[in-house]
Amino acid sequence: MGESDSDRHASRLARAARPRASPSLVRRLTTLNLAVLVLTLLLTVLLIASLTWKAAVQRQTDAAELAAGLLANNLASMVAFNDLEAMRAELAGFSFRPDLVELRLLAADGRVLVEWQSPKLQAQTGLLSAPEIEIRETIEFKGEVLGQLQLRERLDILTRSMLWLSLTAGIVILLASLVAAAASRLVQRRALAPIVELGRLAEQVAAQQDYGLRAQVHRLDEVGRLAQRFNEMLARIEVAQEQINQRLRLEQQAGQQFQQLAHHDSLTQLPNRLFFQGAIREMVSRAQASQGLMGLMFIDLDNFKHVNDNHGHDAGDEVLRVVARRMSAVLRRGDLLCRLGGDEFALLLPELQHVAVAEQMAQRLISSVREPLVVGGVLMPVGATVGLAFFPTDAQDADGLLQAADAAMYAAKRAGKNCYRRVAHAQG
Ligand SMILES: Nc1nc2c(ncn2[C@@H]2O[C@H](COP(=O)(O)OP(=O)(O)OP(=O)(O)O)[C@@H](O)[C@H]2O)c(=O)[nH]1
Repeated sequence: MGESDSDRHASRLARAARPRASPSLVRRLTTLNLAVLVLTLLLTVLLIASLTWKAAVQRQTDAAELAAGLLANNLASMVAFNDLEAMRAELAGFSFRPDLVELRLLAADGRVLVEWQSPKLQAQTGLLSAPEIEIRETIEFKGEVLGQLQLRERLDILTRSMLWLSLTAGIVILLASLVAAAASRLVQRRALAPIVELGRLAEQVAAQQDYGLRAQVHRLDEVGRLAQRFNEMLARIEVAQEQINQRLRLEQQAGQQFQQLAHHDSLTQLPNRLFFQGAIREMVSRAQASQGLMGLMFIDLDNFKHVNDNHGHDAGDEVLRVVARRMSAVLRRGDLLCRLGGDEFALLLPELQHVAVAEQMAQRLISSVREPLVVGGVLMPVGATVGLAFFPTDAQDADGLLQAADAAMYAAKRAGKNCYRRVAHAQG
């Protein structure tokens, strides 16, 4: 349970570390700016429109009140004398007001004396029904209240004007937004160009691991300073990288030198016993894989102790060097001659066609060592005894092959030195 919780936590962290792809900075800023601009324009237009509407409605209400007051004044005497015809004529004469929809004259007891209705009272004004204002004016004659005048107006003209105004404002806002979008995109692209350039450079550095790249510093503003710091960081990484590379090169060289020292015999410049042990295993597995034949010669110099004892250690060293050169001269390409130590050598013979090839080589090698060898004007009486063994015919593995060649060499020594023997003849 606890483990699954920590797994979930780790995957949440991984998701947080891996940002999702999002639209470019230029597009995001342009969209944001445009949204702010459109919102501001809309709010401004809405504010102006509502204030204008309020003022216009107030103005029309004032005018209607004034007109109703005048009409009530004119009607007062007609109501006093109950002259219905004159009242109707007066009302009809007043119907010039364009938004007027109804005039009603009531007696003091609430009875309707006369009324006038505009034909557009029933007509619809469109999808939106226009708001109405209603004025009530008391009719008085010589201080006595005779009735009431009711006037109703529908704000058709004002509503239409406001609708036109809103439509025009909408079109202006749309056009302004389009122009602003294009301009803002242009400005932002120019303003953000150095950041975009810096981002591309960072991606290039990450992809190519090339810390020699540098950002261009156009201006010394915030972005310019960021580019400068970025360049300084790249320079420091470049220096550190170079130091690491140099250290690696030195370590590689030291390693190679160490390998050379560890695997080579400094006297004869031949590979040493350590190298031989790896090489014989490798060659045996290769022969095993290719089902081929390979051979091993175990070589021990004859009478070497005599050289050392009678002519000195230096003369012995020189004999070892000369013998190594002579034996190297009879090798085929791919053969490997190693000095195992003292006066012992081993020769690995990969990819043999036949054992006879190795036997001929053993004979040539013995003859080359047997050639007169003079050190310090003195003839050195050295020779070579060789033990021969083959894989897979004489042994199953590298150790077995080495033992077989060693045994063959001792058999050759017993047979009188300066000759070779094959393991099959070891007992004989
Ligand atoms: N000069 C010199 N002598 C060495 C070196 N390493 C070992 N020896 C000597 O080599 C000699 C090897 O002796 P052996 O192989 O037993 O003597 P050998 O006379 O060759 O005997 P056989 O093999 O029976 O002929 C010893 O005297 C060692 O001291 C070396 O690096 N330089």
